[in-house]
Amino acid sequence: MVVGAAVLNDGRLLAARRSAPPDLAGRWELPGGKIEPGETPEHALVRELREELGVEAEPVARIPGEWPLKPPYTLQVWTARLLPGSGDPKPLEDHDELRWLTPDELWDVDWLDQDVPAVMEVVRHAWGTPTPEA
Ligand SMILES: Nc1nc2c([nH]c(=O)n2[C@H]2C[C@H](O)[C@@H](COP(=O)(O)OP(=O)(O)OP(=O)(O)O)O2)c(=O)[nH]1
Repeated sequence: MVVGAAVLNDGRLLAARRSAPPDLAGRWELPGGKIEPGETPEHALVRELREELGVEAEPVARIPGEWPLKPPYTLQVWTARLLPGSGDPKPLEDHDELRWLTPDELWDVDWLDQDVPAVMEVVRHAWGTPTPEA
């Protein structure tokens, strides 16, 4: 299982552009990663955000649903927020660019195909607005 974090701050969603592997590089995703044996999804989310972005964050709520990735993986998504005192996210590993997207900008980035339905659910649950173009 892969956990994706919909990090929300000030009405914006954090998107990250992958730098590897080649077939995914240049596409945008929710930061996160594979859950390790013995780990809860929430713990994996906190660990991955610390490793990949250098931030201290906490999970807020699970977005209902599960999206198929390359077998055997599936993607589950939690909303998350930065803790007080956390630094700003930086693309430390796996990513070469980050963007905080307003609802208007959400579809300006080239999300991984498999992330599009997940991002649509994030929008529905976190912002409660329809997604015009998806
Ligand atoms: N983190 C993340 N991975 C995604 C998303 N969508 C998607 O297809 N993936 C894929 C990319 C990778 O093949 C896999 C997650 O692996 P990863 O490389 O981010 O995780 P990791 O740090 O635990 O990986 P590893 O290097 O330890 O194998 O899921 C997404 O929104 N977020």
